[in-house]
Amino acid sequence: MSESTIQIALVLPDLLGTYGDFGNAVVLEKRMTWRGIKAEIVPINYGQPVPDSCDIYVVGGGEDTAQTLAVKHLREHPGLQRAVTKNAVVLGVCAGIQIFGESFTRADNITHPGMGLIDSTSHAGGSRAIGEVLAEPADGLFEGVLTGFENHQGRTVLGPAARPLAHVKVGTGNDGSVEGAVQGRILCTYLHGPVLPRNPQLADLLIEWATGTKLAPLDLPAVSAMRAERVKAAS
Ligand SMILES: NC(=O)CC[C@H](N)C(=O)O
Repeated sequence: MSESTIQIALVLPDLLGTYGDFGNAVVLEKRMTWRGIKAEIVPINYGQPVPDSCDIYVVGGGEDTAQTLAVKHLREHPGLQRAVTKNAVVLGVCAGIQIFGESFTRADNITHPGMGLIDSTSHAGGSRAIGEVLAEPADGLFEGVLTGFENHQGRTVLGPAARPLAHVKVGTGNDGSVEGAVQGRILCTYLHGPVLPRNPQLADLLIEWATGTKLAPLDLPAVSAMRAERVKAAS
């Protein structure tokens, strides 16, 4: 591959891939390829070093034990943290938002250090948040309602350096009020589905950050129909 190929690191899919979140990497790769932008997915499995040279890093959801193993590995091999200092684009989903923060306290009441990438802490809520979510974009960050599926016990509190991705209309998100986080070029959400097939506007935002290019819209009727169906199901 040439140097101009956008590399999408699929981070620990063997630990953080329970909910099909690898689909986020596939969507990024496809939406770039369809527009003539060269892109490739670089899977990084548990036990492998984490490169700091990729353009986009995609981290998915997982159970408490898996995410604890994952954060230990990512702290021992801090390639993603180095990449952030070089302006890499990062998507973190569910366990992702929790391990990117300063710390997370699991349902067993044990607190683990996070990666310190975003100004947040997470703790276990009294109940699991499960179901469809609808949220309105915060600060006009992207177009169109955010749709997805959540399944998590953790709740996340943002500090002043992180801002919400969206405002919850249906479901729980971080805390029943706001959903996700944005800090620099790190974008986090609690939403599966996976989130990028459901929300192509979010995929294009990440691609625009990574390429520095304003993208022309891609009209995919099957995606619009799926979004409409999911939004209706949640309403
Ligand atoms: N879906 C997930 O990634 C779950 C994250 C975390 N283990 C929780 O339950 O809160």
